[in-house]
Amino acid sequence: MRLIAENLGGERGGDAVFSGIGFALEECQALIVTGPNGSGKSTLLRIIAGLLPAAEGSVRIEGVMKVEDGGEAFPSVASACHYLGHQNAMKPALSVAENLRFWRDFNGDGQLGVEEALETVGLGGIGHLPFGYLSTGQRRRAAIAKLLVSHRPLWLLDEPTAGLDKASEGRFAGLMTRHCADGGMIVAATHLPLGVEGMELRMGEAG
Ligand SMILES: Nc1ncnc2c1ncn2[C@@H]1O[C@H](COP(=O)(O)OP(=O)(O)OP(=O)(O)O)[C@@H](O)[C@H]1O
Repeated sequence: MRLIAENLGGERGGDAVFSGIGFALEECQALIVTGPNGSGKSTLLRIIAGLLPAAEGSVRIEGVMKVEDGGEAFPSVASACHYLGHQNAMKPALSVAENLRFWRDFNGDGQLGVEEALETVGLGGIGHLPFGYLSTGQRRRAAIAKLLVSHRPLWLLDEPTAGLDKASEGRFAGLMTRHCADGGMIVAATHLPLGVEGMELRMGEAG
């Protein structure tokens, strides 16, 4: 399976933000998107996720994902991806575990169960708390647990380590590396080193 972007252009509020972006990402690969504030990193991720239309060009999935007994098809980028944006996309009044169960059901069962995923991000034992009670870093860690309970090979990550402490950053680097080793793909926008190997896409200066 490959993620192919050809001649992608993005605009916001009618103004062009970038143009001519192209890449091909294979299974097991990561693409690290860097660039100054306003250069269009979030816009690019949102276009890939299908949350914004491309102003020009296209992005698509080709082929099937290799699995032990053959191949698994993901008919669209939207069906293959899990988008982790600046917002964590969790309901504050629901418990952490309820939020994760929602995403697990929505995205298809991932490799880990809810409790196991919470243990993995260092939040074991707090699944019963309302998400709204968590600290900023704990919220981000719970959002990362969302990736682990979901069956989505393409992780689209916008500043994924914002708010994380050093130990959590290191733990997340290991999770990203393992996801790629298992055949997954990652497109991550960041200002900080993520501790995962990948190709770099540098977006230009804004405006
Ligand atoms: N809804 C919107 N309407 C109009 N312009 C917008 C909108 N959202 C973003 N923009 C503009 O689009 C440009 C690209 O924004 P984007 O968030 O993609 O940049 P970024 O590279 O992710 O920035 P940062 O590093 O600050 O997160 C910016 O100039 C921003 O002001």
